[in-house]
Amino acid sequence: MTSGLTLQTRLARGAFTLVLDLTLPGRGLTALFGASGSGKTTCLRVLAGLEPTTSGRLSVGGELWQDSAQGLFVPPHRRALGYVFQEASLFDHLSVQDNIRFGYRRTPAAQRRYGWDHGLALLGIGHLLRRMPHELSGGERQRVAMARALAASPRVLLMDEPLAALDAPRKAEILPWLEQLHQTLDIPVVYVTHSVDEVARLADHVVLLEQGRVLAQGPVLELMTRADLPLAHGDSAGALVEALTCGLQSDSGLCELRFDGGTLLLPQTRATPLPDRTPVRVRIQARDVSLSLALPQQTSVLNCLPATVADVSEDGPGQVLVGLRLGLETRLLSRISRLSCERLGIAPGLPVYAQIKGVAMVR
Ligand SMILES: Nc1ncnc2c1ncn2[C@@H]1O[C@H](COP(=O)(O)OP(=O)(O)OP(=O)(O)O)[C@@H](O)[C@H]1O
Repeated sequence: MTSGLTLQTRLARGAFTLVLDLTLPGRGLTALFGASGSGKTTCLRVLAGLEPTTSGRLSVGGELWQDSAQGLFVPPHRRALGYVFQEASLFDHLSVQDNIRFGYRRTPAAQRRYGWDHGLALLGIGHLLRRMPHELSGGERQRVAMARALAASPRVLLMDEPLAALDAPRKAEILPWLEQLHQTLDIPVVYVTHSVDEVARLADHVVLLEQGRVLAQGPVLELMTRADLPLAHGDSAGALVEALTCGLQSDSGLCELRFDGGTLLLPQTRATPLPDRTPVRVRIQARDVSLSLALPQQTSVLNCLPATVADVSEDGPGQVLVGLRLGLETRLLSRISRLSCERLGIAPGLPVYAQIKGVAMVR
């Protein structure tokens, strides 16, 4: 039995059948990603024990919650889990503090792994304790709902599109807290989303669902650039690169990042520069990468890196998606016109230069 989460299950509901075989790491955020109706919420409901007709086996943090072969089914109220919904469902008549303490009190003392206040600093809500729910913004309500879920010492945290009901400024406000939360917790976080931006920023692991089936599961860096999967297509497609900071070029205001495929320069956007050798994740969108057969000499593009073409696939009318390999492990995507692809003779194995027009630090 692993310390992570394993689920093998089958559920039939009219014309819809969900068949899952998942192995999720014991910590970090797993994004459940897929089109509307692919079964994401149903998967969370299965984990929470809200679909009692499912057959299969579920183990979380070394505890068996379901095993049809033995007739075992732990009911929802006895599963140590936190569930955060799209709309924060706080008790309106209780203060923030009492809402959070509610989560703590409903957990038997022997199962408590954290104090009731464990989530306060992680979510930056210590100053809100005396407020009533109607005195909170949408983003603050969601952070309180997360702190209440954590106060119950869950073995797994389930989140169903927790940002979907928030406007862009509220989303931007809550994202850094979410990032810090799942990087600190020693439990799996299963996070349903439709947003490639949220996957790029938050996910460590991804499960792609399609019509109730697992299309693919694995580390986010790998799945983002697989041309056979939906994450690599569409306007937001792109690669994620994990790099280390290595100093600020103070005269140019640029920050240098090193990764196994070379060095990237990007404008210093933070008020305080990150210390040297800080791990960061950057996103390079396919539409921001163009290709050249020779090292461009006179160009305003700062980042031109040698690469090898790995694969070429169709990507909509008149366009192709080129998969590139840089260094040993890094993969980038470039979206170019089919005409340019033919003119340059782009084919697997060809050495090229990737001109990268946009690099965004996402974490
Ligand atoms: N209570 C229900 N009774 C019958 N069918 C349902 C019920 N809830 C969902 N379904 C069906 O089950 C399938 C999976 O739904 P689910 O809500 O899990 O998808 P989803 O990927 O979370 O979708 P969305 O992104 O739109 O929330 C869909 O075909 C849906 O119509």
